[in-house]
Amino acid sequence: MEKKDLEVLSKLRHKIDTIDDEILDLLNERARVAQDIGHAKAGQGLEFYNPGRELAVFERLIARNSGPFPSEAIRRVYREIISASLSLEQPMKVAFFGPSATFTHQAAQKQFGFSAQLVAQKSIPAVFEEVRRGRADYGVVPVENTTEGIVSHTLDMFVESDLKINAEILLEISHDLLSLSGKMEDIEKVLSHPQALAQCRHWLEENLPDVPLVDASSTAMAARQAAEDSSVAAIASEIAASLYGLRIVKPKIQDNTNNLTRFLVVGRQLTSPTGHDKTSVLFIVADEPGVLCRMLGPFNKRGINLSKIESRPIKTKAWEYIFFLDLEGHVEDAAVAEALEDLQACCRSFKVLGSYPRCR
Ligand SMILES: C=C(O[C@@H]1C=C(C(=O)O)C=C[C@H]1O)C(=O)O
Repeated sequence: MEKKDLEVLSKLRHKIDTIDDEILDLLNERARVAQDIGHAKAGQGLEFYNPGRELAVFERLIARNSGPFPSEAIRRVYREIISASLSLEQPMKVAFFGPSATFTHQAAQKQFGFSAQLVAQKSIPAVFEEVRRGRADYGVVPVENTTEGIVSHTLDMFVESDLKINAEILLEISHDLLSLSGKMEDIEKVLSHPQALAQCRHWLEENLPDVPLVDASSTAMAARQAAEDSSVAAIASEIAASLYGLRIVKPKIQDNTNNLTRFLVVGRQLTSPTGHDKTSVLFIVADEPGVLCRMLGPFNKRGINLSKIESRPIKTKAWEYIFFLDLEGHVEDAAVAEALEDLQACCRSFKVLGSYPRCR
C-alpha cells in the first residue's frame, strides 16, 4: 500500500474507533436505564423479561433503519444487547428440551440470546418441572412443526401444569449435512434422527444413493458420533456443527423449504397486552348435541379470528376430548374476555394457558 493510502486507512480507522467509543458509552447508558426499569418492575412484583416489549424494540428500529446496516442484523444485535442487560442482575436461567444443540436449543438462543444461562433437560415434563419449582425462570418446548404437526407431549403437559405461555418462537428448521472433514467423498454412513432423515429423503437419494442411513436418538447425538468418526456424516443443526467441531458438507438439505417449528416459552406469570397478542385456552365441553357449534359461536359473533384448534383424548375417559384453541387478542381485551366467558358457560372445565405476543 502506498503511504497516501495508508494515511487514508488510518484516518478511517480512527473514525471507527471514535464511533465505537460512542457506541460503548451509549451501550452502558442503555444498560443503566434497563437496570432502573428492572428495579422499578421488581418493586411491583413484575418480571424483568418482557417479550412483547422486546419485539416492539426490534420492530421500531427495523422500521426506522435506512441502511446500509442490514435490517435482519438489527434483531440479532439488539437481541444480544437486551440479553446482556437482562443478565446484569443475575443471568436468566432458561430450561430447554435438550440435549445441547437440538433445534429447541437453537430456538432458546434465538429468543434469549447468549447471556442467558440455557440448561438442557432430558424431557418436556422436566422443562415444566424446572420452571414450576423456580429452578429456571423460563422453559422452551416445541409445540408444532409444519411437516410433522403438533407435539402432543407439550399440549398434554398443560392439562396438569399451571405454567403460562409467555411467548412463541418460530424457527426455520434447516438440516445441514455435517462431518469432520466437510468433504462429500469421505462419507460412508449418514446418521440422524428418523424425522430429520425423512425430511431430507429426496436429497439423500439423489446425492448419496449408496450410503447407508442410520437412525440416531437425536440430531445432536448424531453430530456427537460424527465428531468421533471421519467416515460418518450427521444431519443436524448449525449449532451442532459448532458445538461438536464439525464442518458443513452441505447446508439446508431438507426437501421441504418451508419447514418451520413453533416453540413456546413457558413461565410462571401471565404477560401483559402488547396490542398484537394471541391467546391459548384449553377446555372440555359437555358431551351433548350442538356443543361444538356453541363453543365456536362466541368468537364468530365478535369477529375474533381463531388461528388453531386441536383436540386430544382425555386419558381417563374413552372418547372424550380436551380442546386447545388459539385466538387473536389478549384475555384483557373486552371482546376476548366476553367471548371466553360465553365459551366457559358450555364447558365442564376451562383454563387460559396464556396471552402472548404473536410472532410476526
Ligand atoms: C427494559 C425493559 O425490560 C427488559 C429489557 C428490555 C430492553 O433492554 O430493551 C426490553 C424488555 C424487557 O425484557 C423494559 O421492559 O422496557
